[in-house]
Amino acid sequence: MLQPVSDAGPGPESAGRVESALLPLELKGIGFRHRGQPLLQGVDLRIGGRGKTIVMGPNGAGKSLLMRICHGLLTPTEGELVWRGPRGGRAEERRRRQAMVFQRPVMLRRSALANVTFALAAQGYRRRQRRERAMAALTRFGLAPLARRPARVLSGGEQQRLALARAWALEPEVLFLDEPTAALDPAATKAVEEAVAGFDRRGTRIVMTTHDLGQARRLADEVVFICGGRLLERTPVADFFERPRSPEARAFTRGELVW
Ligand SMILES: Nc1ncnc2c1ncn2[C@@H]1O[C@H](COP(=O)(O)OP(=O)(O)OP(=O)(O)O)[C@@H](O)[C@H]1O
Repeated sequence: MLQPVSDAGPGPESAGRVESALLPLELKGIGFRHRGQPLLQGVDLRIGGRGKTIVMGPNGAGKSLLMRICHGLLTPTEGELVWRGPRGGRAEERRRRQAMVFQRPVMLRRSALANVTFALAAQGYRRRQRRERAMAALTRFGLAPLARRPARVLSGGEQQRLALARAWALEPEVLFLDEPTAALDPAATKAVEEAVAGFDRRGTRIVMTTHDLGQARRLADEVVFICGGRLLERTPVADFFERPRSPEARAFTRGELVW
């Protein structure tokens, strides 16, 4: 369970983010080809301000590709991706101020605590600060009793909470989550959803993929719908479910679109 503590985080930046350093993020004509095959094409998208964007679409639509391109893990083969905020031009700042949570958490062969302090060390935090910050984040996510346990022996749900705690400690301006609850049971899913809401309250911009329509309704402010490598619509969440514009999104929300 998440701890009923303030979402005001451990650091001075945390009482609601006032200024963006990186945002807005602008994608212009983004495409990704593999062996000549277009897997993403002509994606134009501007992500600014606050809120939670949920990226939806059928299997193989290109959602994960888009998330990895946004996070900087993959270089697009076409188009331009620009962080337009005042510090968005610096690679070091782009690396430091955004985080990503994957469907299967990526954990180092170290304790839960060391997984968080390692990430903080990589971002230049001093040893003393690291421990305090890491313990505060583990406590926030109900993981303090497991701090010394090897991260890789934690259950799937615990590892996902640890991935979120690690991101929480870093206080990212933007958090990308790629199907973070796909492998989790309902209780662990609820914990992740509460965590996402907590990040949002703290001012972190959320961009997340999910296949769970109920989860999208609960969490999204807006939906970006991708199908066949193209961005077909971007709609406030209520409109997406009540009045999807594209025939593909209509079929998808009815559970009829397989790919
Ligand atoms: N690095 C890569 N190189 C080449 N092809 C890739 C790469 N990553 C993904 N693909 C291919 O791109 C297509 C889109 O994959 P992606 O993982 O983005 O889909 P998705 O919308 O996230 O699907 P799912 O809902 O099934 O997770 C797939 O056909 C996949 O095989």
